[in-house]
Amino acid sequence: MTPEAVTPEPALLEADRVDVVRGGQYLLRDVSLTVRAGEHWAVLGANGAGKSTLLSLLGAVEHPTAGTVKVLGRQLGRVDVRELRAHLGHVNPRHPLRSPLTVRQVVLTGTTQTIEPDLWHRPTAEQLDHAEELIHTLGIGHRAEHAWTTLSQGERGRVLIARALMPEPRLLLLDEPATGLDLTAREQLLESLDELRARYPEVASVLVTHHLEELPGSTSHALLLRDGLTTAAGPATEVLTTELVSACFRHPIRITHSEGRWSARTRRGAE
Ligand SMILES: Nc1ncnc2c1ncn2[C@@H]1O[C@H](COP(=O)(O)OP(=O)(O)OP(=O)(O)O)[C@@H](O)[C@H]1O
Repeated sequence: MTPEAVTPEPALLEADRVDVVRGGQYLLRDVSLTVRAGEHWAVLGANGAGKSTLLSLLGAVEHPTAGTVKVLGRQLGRVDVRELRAHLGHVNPRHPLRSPLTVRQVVLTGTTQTIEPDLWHRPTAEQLDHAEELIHTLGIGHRAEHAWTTLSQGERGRVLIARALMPEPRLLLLDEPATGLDLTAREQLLESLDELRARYPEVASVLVTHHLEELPGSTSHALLLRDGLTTAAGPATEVLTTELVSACFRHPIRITHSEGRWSARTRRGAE
């Protein structure tokens, strides 16, 4: 080994030449993706491109029709997926909670991975401290005693990220976390994600979105999907380009990257 050789970070997710076929239709075809510790991937594509299908494989919710998926080193199909899911932070913006639990209580349900509090489980002092730390990191300390039912959508999004981080997952999966947020709420959410990534540098994440404006500045890599196929994948600055994003969305788009953030608009005269 040469002195300059650097050992790569361990792969937390490895999808290798994955197909997903449902109802005789390819939802994903020959998709490969490796996510290492500290990497923050964005998965982008138009409606129906297969983004949520890919995230459900990575979250051990669905199995591939062909190819292999290894999550935290364990291959789907050969492992108890419930046990595996306990080590993943999966943020579902459609969290089905209806009861007026407080923010703190909702965050603590992350330890048991239940929607309602598990009455048989008393949180330990460490878990209570960890919940406080996450609540503050996500900027919702002033809402800790407020009921879930009274929170805005943006506040709920941040509560769900704190909840997902309770079991100290090495991998955070985020499905369109900024959808439906107003400008301030979106910016606060993205800022929280940047802070979180700085605070827990060993955690990796995969974030699905349609919109480049919804990418945190800490996004390190991107994968572009079109009709279930990967059109580009790699470091964000190489993939989120005018040419590659236009090809992915089949639309002449101009991409700008300024102060660490991306934006997209139609290229005038090129339609
Ligand atoms: N169980 C299923 N059987 C057949 N087709 C399905 C099934 N689930 C999803 N699809 C189709 O697969 C395609 C990919 O769906 P998916 O939800 O992964 O796309 P997406 O990129 O997340 O879309 P969106 O941006 O609209 O959320 C869509 O055309 C969808 O209608």
